[in-house]
This record gives sequence, structure tokens and C-alpha cells, in this order.
Amino acid sequence: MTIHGNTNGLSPSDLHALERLYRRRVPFDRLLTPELARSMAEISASTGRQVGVIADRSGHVQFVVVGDSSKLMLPDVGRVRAAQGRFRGLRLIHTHLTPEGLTRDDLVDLTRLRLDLVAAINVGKNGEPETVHYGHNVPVAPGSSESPHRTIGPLSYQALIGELVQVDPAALIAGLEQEFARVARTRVVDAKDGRAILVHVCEKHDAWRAEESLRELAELARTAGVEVVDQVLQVRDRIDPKFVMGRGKLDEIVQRSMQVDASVLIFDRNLGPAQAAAIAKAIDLKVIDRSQLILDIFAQRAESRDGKLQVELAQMKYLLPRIGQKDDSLSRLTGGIGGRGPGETVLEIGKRRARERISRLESELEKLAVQRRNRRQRRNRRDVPIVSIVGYTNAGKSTLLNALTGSETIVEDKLFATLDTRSRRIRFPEEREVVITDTVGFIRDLPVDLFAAFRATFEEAQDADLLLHVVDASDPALGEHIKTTEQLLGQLELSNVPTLLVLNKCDRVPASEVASMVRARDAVPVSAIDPSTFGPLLERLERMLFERGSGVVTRSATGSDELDLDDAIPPSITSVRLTAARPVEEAPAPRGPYFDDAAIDALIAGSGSKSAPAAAPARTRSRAR
Ligand SMILES: Nc1nc2c(ncn2[C@@H]2O[C@H](COP(=O)(O)OP(=O)(O)OP(=O)(O)O)[C@@H](O)[C@H]2O)c(=O)[nH]1
Ligand SMILES: [Mg+2]
Repeated sequence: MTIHGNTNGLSPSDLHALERLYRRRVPFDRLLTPELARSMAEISASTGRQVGVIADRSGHVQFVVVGDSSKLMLPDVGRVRAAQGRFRGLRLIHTHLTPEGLTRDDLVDLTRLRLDLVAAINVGKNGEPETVHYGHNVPVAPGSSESPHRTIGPLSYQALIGELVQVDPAALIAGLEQEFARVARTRVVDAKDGRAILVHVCEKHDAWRAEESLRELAELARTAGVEVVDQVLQVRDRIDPKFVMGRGKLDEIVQRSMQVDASVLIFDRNLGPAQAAAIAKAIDLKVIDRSQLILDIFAQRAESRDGKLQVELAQMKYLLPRIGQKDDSLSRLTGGIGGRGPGETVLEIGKRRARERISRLESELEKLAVQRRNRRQRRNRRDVPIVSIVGYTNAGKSTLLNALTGSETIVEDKLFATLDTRSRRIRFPEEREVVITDTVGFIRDLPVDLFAAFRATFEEAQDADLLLHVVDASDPALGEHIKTTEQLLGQLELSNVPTLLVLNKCDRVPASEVASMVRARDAVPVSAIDPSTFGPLLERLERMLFERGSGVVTRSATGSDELDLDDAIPPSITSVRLTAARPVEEAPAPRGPYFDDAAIDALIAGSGSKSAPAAAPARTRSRAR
């Protein structure tokens, strides 16, 4: 039976008296009992310190706390959750040594810990209870200036005990929970990962991108399977180093979380380990940052072995500095958003084991990387051009790949629909074929460790003869998306690969705007959902890939005695018709590693690589057609 708080210098008999408080019962339908009130007052008077108990709804005392003359520091009650409801199912009953109502600290605890109720017993000079104040949370409309608490008192202790004044917390709380529920009328019950409030805090000079950024965060949250119930935006002169925002705003958010019944706060920025812990401790909600959200999506979606290992490694690296933070905010993460995927185990293990796991993952991934490099070297002796489709997430890369090749890779109106990339081939007239590969979408401020994971998926793109940079022309953040993609391509050492900018989703943009964007950016317009728009794209593609002096050099096999690729290419491309790029029969659906090497080998072999033995028959067959 732990006595929490400031126990220094207490006599054994005081401690004993405090321990005995654990045996008291406080029925849920009574504010307090005379036995409890008198013993608490007595100990307070003898120690000169505030004394409190935290009782649950069945009337048991869960915590006994002792403070100093003017305040109590409450222990972490985070894991003693009420089964259901907006409140924690706990009441704080404590003493005050000066005649006063509930203090600001009392009200903050009330909100922060979502207590059912806080009661303060004023202890008189004679060491007897004199008056009682109590308070509880009330729902207020967002943005309203009304107080989120209701406080009642002073009530005469004698009147309370004599039941001249009747207070029934059970009935009170039942009514309040209904009231809160009514405010949160919009509730949808089937969200499997809880309800979240998005929080964007920025300094003034960054305010211009806040709205767009929140919109993207909402998309990410939706992709992760979280229901967004509210969004909070705060522009500050300076980001608070400890809590990011001000304490007042934090309290407001907790209040709001009760109204809309949210259990998760998702920050639209990356939080340092100490920040995350401080915030989680202060508000006692699950706190997730942008990196964690993205990691969570990857953890849910990675399918291949390589992909899974990469995600686990990224999660481990993210979590390592967070293990053993003073208020272990990770303990709130088990299960659900932020605590999913292979990295979940890290929540139970210590730093040392986590480090061991990291080095094991790294060496496994290195082995896979070596295998991939070897394959790529073998494959370099080829003459089939490779085109990689790159671009911001949700730009329509997979849709375009499907439409160009008549295949069916996953297309979803979600961010990071594609995590395990696919390759397909398309055939141009005159038997010229191209292998086209899809890639993982880019996003702003990609967590560093995830970027490392990304890197592997783009190794293949380094062999590409051409990048199709697909961008959603209808997105207001188009310019930002292009910039981010270009930056990340640079970091992936892909800046040197010839690139064609493809303005996608032109069906959503007025033609005049498309025309000016095409001119300004030397781009090709398409609508990936409408193949009748592919003409200009195919023409440009063919010109860039096959025309002499196009600047795109297709590697050809050295020492081969077969035809040079050029010989097989007629000089004219004027005959390109829309139907020209017919899908080629089945491409085996590559399953990870991110980039399925065997599948690409097979594709290339099937397309007439001079170095691959399978090439000749493939080519003969297609010629004969
Ligand atoms: N209106 C319209 N919608 C499109 C077009 N191209 C793609 N979409 C839609 O945009 C959404 C995203 O398409 P995807 O092909 O999954 O995008 P992606 O770039 O592969 O996305 P990630 O794999 O998540 O990076 C889907 O809902 C598509 O149906 C287009 O040209 N016009
Ligand atoms: Mg995709």
C-alpha cells in the first residue's frame, strides 16, 4: 500500500494512519463519509499537509496521496481506466488547510485526468472538517468562453453529513456522461482505431502552410484507419520547447477530447522524445506524432519480407530513444495506432534488447541488399529500357501504370497505397518493349529512418532510363509536391536520370489551366483514368526512349552478336496510335522484396534481353505475330 507524494519526514504513526485510509469505502452515491473526512482532516492537521484519496466507482480507495500545505501532486493514474465512458471513473477527495474553494491545480487535475469529480474538505483550526467544495467537468461548445467546469460550495460539512444537503455523484456523473455524449453526436462507432484530434502548432512564419498540412495529416490519419473528430490549429510566436503549445491550450484540448470522445492526439509535426513524454504525461491521452503515423501506415501495409524488416527497423530506431522516458509514454501505445506492426515488441523490451534487434535487422537487410545488388549487376547487361514512375503519394502512379499496361495493381484513394512496388511491361509498336515500375509515393518530412527504408525501394530506380514524375495537377499543393519529390529524388541520387513530368488528373482541372501548366513546366498532361488522353505521353515516352540522340541511352549488351537495338527500331514514330501501347500478357505479380528481382528478371528475359537465354524465342515469337 503505497503512500504517494510527499512522504518525507512523516512520523510512523502518520504513515500508519495514511495507510489505514486504503481501507475506507466511499460509496459512489455519496460525496464523502464522515469516517473518511474526519480521519483525513486529522492527519492533515497533525502533518500540516494536504491529504487526498482517489476512489473508484465501486467505492474503493485506489490511491492515498500526501502533499504539502497548499497542494497535492497526483500520481500517474493512467492505467486505472474506467471500462467505458468519457471519465476516468475516479474521484479525488482531499483536504485544504486554508479556507478556500477549489484551486486552479484542482481544476487542472479535474480536466487533465478526466476525473469524475474533485472534492476539497476545508480543515478548521480545531482539526475538524468545516466546509466542502466540489467540482466536475461540463461540456461546452468549442470556442465558447464558458467555463468547462462547474464548482459548488462552500457546503457546510455538518449539513452534508446530516444529509440536509444531498449530493449524489453517481447520478450526477451519469447525467454528465449523457450530456457529453449528446455534444459528441457526430460519433461514428465503427472506427476501429479510436477517435483522434489533429493538432497543428506552428510559428507565424509557417502559418501559410498550416491548412494544407492539416489536410494531408487528415488523409494520413484516414489511411491509418483513425477517425478524425476534430482539428486544432494554434499559431504561436514561438514553439514551446516542452509542450509545443501553451498549457492553457493543452487543457482546452483535453476538455475537447472529452466532448468528442477522442482518445488520441495526433501532432502535425515530429515530437522529440522528451516532448512526447511531457505532453502524454500532462494530458493523459495517447500522443502520436507525424512520423509515428506514417510508420503506422507502413507497418499496416508492408507485405514483403524486405518491406517488413525495413519498417521494423525504422520503428525500432524511432522508439529506441523513447524507451524509458520518465513518464513512459510508450506504455500507452500498445495496440492500436502507433503501437502496431513488428515494432510493437519494442514496447515490452528494454533498450539493450532493442539495440540487439536493430543490429540483427540491419545485418539481415544488408544481406538482402547484397543479393539485390548482385542481381542488378547481372541485369545491367540488357537492352530493355526501364521506366520508373515516381511522385508524391496519391498522385495516381499506380493508376497510370495499370492503365498503361492493363494490369491491376492496387489503386486506392489513400496515401501510400503502394508499398511493395510492381513492374509491368508495355510494348510499343515495332516490338519495342519497356519495363515500367511503380514506386512508393513520396511525402514531405519523411521520417529519416523511413527514408532509409525507402532508399532500398529506389535502388532499382537508379537503373531506370527514364523517370515519369507523376503529379496530381488538381492538388492545390502541386508546386510543393513537385518540390518535395525533386528534393527526395536528389537525396536518392536520381537527379541525373532523365525525367518527364506528367500532370495527372487533368480531368479535374480546367483545360486552360492545364495548357499553361504544360507550357510552364514542360510537362505532359494525362488523366490516368482515361486512356484516350495518353497520346502525347506515349509519344514523348517513345521519343525519349528510342529516338537517336534522345539523350536516353539504353544500355545494350556488350559482346553480343545479336542485332543492335537500334537496328530493330524504325526511324519513324509517327505511327504511334493510342492503342499502340498494348498491355503485354501477364507479368507475374511481383511480391517483395520491395522490388521483386525475379519478376523483373523474368520480364526482361521475356522482352528480349540479349544476355538472357530466354530472349531469343520470346522475340521470334513476337515477330511472327
Ligand atoms: N479524377 C482522377 N482520379 C485519379 C486519376 N488518377 C488517379 N486517380 C485517383 O487517385 C487516387 C490515387 O491513385 P493511386 O494510383 O493509388 O495513386 P499512387 O500515386 O499510386 O498513390 P500511392 O501508391 O499511395 O503513392 C485513386 O483514388 C485514383 O482513382 C485521374 O487521372 N483522375
Ligand atoms: Mg500507388
